[in-house]
Amino acid sequence: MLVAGVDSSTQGTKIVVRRADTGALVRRAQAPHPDGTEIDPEVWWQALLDVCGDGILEDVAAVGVGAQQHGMVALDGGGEVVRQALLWNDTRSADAARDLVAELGGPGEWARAVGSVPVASLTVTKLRWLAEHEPANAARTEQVMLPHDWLTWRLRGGTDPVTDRGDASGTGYFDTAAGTYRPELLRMAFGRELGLPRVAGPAENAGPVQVPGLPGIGAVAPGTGDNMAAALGLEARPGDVVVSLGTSGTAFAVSEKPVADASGLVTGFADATGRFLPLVATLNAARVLDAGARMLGVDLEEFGRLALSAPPGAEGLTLLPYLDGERTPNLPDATGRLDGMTRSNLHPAAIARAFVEGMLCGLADAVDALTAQGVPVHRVLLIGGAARSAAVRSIAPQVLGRPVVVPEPGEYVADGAARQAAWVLAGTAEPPEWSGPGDAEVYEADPAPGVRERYSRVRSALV
Ligand SMILES: Nc1ncnc2c1ncn2[C@@H]1O[C@H](COP(=O)(O)OP(=O)(O)O)[C@@H](O)[C@H]1O
Ligand SMILES: O=C(CO)[C@@H](O)[C@H](O)COP(=O)(O)O
Repeated sequence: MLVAGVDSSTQGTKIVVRRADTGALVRRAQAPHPDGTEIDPEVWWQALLDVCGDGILEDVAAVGVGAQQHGMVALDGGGEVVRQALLWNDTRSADAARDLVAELGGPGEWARAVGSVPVASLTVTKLRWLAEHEPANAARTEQVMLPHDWLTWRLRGGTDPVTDRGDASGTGYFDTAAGTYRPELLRMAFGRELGLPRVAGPAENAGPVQVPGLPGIGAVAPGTGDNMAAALGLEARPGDVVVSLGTSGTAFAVSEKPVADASGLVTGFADATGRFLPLVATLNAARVLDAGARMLGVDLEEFGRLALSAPPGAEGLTLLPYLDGERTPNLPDATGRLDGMTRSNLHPAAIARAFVEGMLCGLADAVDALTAQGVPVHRVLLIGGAARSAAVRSIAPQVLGRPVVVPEPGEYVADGAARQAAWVLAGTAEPPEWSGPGDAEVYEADPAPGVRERYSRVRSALV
């Protein structure tokens, strides 16, 4: 029996088809998404239909969707999309976040109420922005969904929307510890209540696929957010800290207990199995390297070679990588800066090294924020598009100050969604045991002296 898992992430849609019993890979495909921080959800749907072409779903018995978290898909009473979805990396709702934090009585009240302190990424702030800035669109809005909710709903023919507690925990109107919506917080943000998807159980069959042209697959899994799906795909266990270098940089861990960090650095998410997923997210990861390579006029491979040809510490250059603003630390209007320039270090190799080190410093701070909340770190796993870079893999242990385990490059979000689909078919208490991620390589290195200290000094000028 076969299962399919979809990852509808910021930069693209990927699908894997795997055997339900062993998890062996059978087929895969992908399609790109356009750049931007708002997008017509129809673009995701067309990308999903694209990757489902060429008979990829043949003999598939269940499908699950993992997708980028937090995006606001506003729908009218007839289920039509009201405006482009505002994505997790759209910072226009930063003022709304500040207002909402104050209105509830400060960050501690939010951490107690839902497990997270709102920043511009969280859906609740986007709803406030909509109410304040687009009253006509707000007036038309009758229900709100997350990207994975909407795609799952479309796959099921547009009936009875469902979500899961993992993705719901990133909205800002869902109490992670209790596992229930807080509709009064949504009302506080938007001015009135909205229809929300029902929170399905972690291995519930949400119903069959009902899309003309696609096979009538009997089971659609509840789906989840992309980070929760990655945890499921990696078969992460307490003690594993996953550092994902995709469009976002994230550091997260499966935890038996919820985390409620009033400093706002750690967002207290739920996972896709009934446990918790404390997570720190940055807005600047793989695309910092894309931008650096573009600036130097080289491809990513050459960029990595350049970075490795410079010594640790980049000859004194320090990059603050806030090219898209920043979420952690909460500096939505920040821009990047390159500090420590001299006539001798302004050359491509040192610049490339500073870009890699600067990006990784943001993630090293993220791991520290998790440990400050009592999250144990027995090993660090490195995944996401930028983990394909040899330079990133070798420099990561120098900046993180720990050995780094790099599983075989793969689509772990799509894998997690496929494993959730297999769980629906199995009907067991825990997800099926698969053979796990492919061969992992361990990278070890001495910490690069002074790199994080310089980064923190340069950053303190902004915070
Ligand atoms: N070999 C590589 N070296 C550095 N970056 C890479 C490499 N391969 C892919 N990437 C980067 O990974 C990013 C996409 O990662 P991915 O995890 O798929 O993102 P997302 O899930 O956010 O859509 C792109 O910015 C791409 O440039
Ligand atoms: O906002 C977060 C997590 O809170 C992001 O991690 C998004 O879920 C987008 O993920 P990628 O497209 O970078 O995988």
